[in-house]
Amino acid sequence: MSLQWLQQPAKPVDISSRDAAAARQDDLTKPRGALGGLEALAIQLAGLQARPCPAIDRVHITVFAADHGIASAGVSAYPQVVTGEMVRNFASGGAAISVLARQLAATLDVVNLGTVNDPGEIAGVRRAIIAPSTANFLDQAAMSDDQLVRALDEGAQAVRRAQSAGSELFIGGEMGIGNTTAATALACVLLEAGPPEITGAGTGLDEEGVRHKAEIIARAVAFHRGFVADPLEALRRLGGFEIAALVGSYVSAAQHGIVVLVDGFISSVAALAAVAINPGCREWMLFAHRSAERGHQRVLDALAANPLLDLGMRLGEGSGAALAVPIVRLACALARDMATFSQAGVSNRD
Ligand SMILES: O=C(O)c1ccc[n+]([C@@H]2O[C@H](COP(=O)([O-])O)[C@@H](O)[C@H]2O)c1
Ligand SMILES: Cc1cc2nc[nH]c2cc1C
Repeated sequence: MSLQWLQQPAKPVDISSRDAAAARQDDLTKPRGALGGLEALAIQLAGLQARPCPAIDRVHITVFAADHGIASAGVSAYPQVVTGEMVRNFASGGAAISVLARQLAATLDVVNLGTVNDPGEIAGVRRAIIAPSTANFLDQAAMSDDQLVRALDEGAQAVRRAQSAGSELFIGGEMGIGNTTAATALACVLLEAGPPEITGAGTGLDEEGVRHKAEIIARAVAFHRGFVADPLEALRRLGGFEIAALVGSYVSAAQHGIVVLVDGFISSVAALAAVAINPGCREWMLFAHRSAERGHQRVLDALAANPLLDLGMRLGEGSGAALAVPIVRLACALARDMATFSQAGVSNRD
């Protein structure tokens, strides 16, 4: 396995379908631009799907779960055993994303990349254990080269499963106690930002907890400084297995022409890394929501992303992205089914 595939270009956008969709928006029975972001969404999707009237019928969700060595630094409000316990909950249908996937009639795929509290073989969970957790990146790299390659490849494999299921939209979800610390450390080096600026409460730290977490991140960033100019190396040193799998899935989805709906803070940091590695994949990303996690806005700004929802969510699992699917579907229905001025006999402006 090598990493050369990451550099393959993203599928190009179909400009004529995009232009046709934009012209159609101006011909529909509404004041020009009155559907705001829904118009931009339908136009972007038309270019990506190479058809003037796009549609999102089938949605595939993959939740990548993994544990983090940095959790031993006391950076989460919850114990590490929760990651493995939640893997079981995803499969048995009781997690938020399980409920949302059922409501959307989406296919839900769960990948266990390595949990300290290993739930073992479970029906409906892909067992792809890389290690029980990443290493504690305070004084060593989170992953070896080989572990990074395998995690990225798991993301690409998830996209292949989405493609086999005939999906038009891919949602990557994540679960991993401690992963906001990894994502924040990675964001700090990708954005050249200071930890206090973007460190947030994660699962619910108090003010003192957030201060401690920012200090831990600052120590880790200082240790790895000088080795993180390359985004892949930054991902290897400071990321997590599930974050790397998300990166692999985003790059692969863009290469295979599958639209991605990016979830919250951790997923957006993975998107930032994916774009740093392969800039062409930015075009294939839609952004679902603004998370309550402190650093999310900064990451969204760096991606020039304007998310669809702002509900104060901070759950992860792909849940915010799942919530945005009906909006994406409705934007497509409006573009397809609204009457034009001439069809409806409504007077257009000059
Ligand atoms: O998606 C988000 O914006 C988000 C924000 C805060 C926390 N989370 C979830 O909470 C877990 C990480 O929180 P923590 O405090 O353990 O780093 C992980 O399982 C994430 O899915 C997710
Ligand atoms: C219970 C629980 C569920 C989660 N889902 C994603 N992150 C999570 C963190 C916790 C603690």
